[in-house]
Amino acid sequence: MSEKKRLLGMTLNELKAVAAEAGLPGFAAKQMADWLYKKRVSSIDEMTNISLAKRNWLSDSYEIGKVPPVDFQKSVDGTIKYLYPAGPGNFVESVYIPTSDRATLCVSSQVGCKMNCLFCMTGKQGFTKNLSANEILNQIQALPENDELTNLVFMGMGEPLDNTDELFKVLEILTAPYGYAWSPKRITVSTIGAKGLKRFLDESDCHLAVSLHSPYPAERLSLMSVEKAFPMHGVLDLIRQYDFTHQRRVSFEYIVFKGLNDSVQHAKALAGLLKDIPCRVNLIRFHAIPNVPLQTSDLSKMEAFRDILNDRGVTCTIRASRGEDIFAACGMLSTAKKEKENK
Ligand SMILES: C[S@@+](CC[C@H](N)C(=O)[O-])C[C@H]1O[C@@H](n2cnc3c(N)ncnc32)[C@H](O)[C@@H]1O
Ligand code: SF4
Repeated sequence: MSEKKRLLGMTLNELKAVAAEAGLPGFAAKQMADWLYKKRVSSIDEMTNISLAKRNWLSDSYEIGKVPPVDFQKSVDGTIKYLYPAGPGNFVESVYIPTSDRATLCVSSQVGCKMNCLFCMTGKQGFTKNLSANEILNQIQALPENDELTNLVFMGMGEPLDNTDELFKVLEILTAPYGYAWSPKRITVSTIGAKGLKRFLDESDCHLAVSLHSPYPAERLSLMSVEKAFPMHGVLDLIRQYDFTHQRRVSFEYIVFKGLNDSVQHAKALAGLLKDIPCRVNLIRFHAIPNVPLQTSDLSKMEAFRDILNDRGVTCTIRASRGEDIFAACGMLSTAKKEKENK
């Protein structure tokens, strides 16, 4: 394992510090950012507008830090799940989802997760570590389909707003003119409502998705222990303080569990809860995980649930399931890989 520091994932300010350390003029930081984020080079040698002597100096202590995926699974529908290394013995998953009009990457933010939601395979892994900005951005930059990407969702492994410092560096690099220069409208951060939510609402223009899964606090608590520390009513009150009537959007994720949260009463309560927030609700099929006795709801129940919300003025859609044959649940591939490595 290399001890060198990684340039990929550094913000312009961090690159300025590297340039100063190397005795390079300030504008060299911008040149490095160009090589990293526009030309997306794989080695410092390719940064040809930096002198050979300085490139050699840089190469002694730094590397680009672009690491290809170590494994992948391809679905019959074109969805590809990639497995990336994330430090010794650790792996994270990214899912590439091409459709007719866009190509979305679902990105991980942590190895494991502290939140331990009952239904989530990543939660079952426990928490190992926050991904660095390098390890988050690497999933995007080392993606074989990097050139095709139109959208990003932080809906892979981990809770992004429990890793806000590294997340924010990545969001800056993706949206800043010196970086990918993407519109924040192409990026959605999904959260269960962790401590970084206020900072995200204040400092970012990216879209927000909130994993709700029940309109009732006690029931939500039985699925998601975060309800204790960050109750959903507090999360919704915070969201109501921000403007989602223009470019920025908020959506709510709702996994529909058979016989648990799929009743008419639940649909009406959810519509009541969200009626004053301009939002969309995405109904998600549950992907079964080992040793959890929950089941996904029937399609007819989900359609009835959706119609109740739409009739009450809350836009609701059933999320198209992609990569069903390989998806199982996010966290499965990395868990299997980790178990294999440990043997
Ligand atoms: C893996 S989480 C990552 C982002 C963030 N931690 C969150 O929970 O919103 C992304 C989405 O996947 C959902 N999810 C987790 N386990 C699932 C499963 N087994 N089946 C379907 N969706 C699942 C979560 O509820 C969440 O809406
Ligand atoms: S659903 Fe999200 S917050 Fe909950 S355990 Fe999984 S990754 Fe963590």
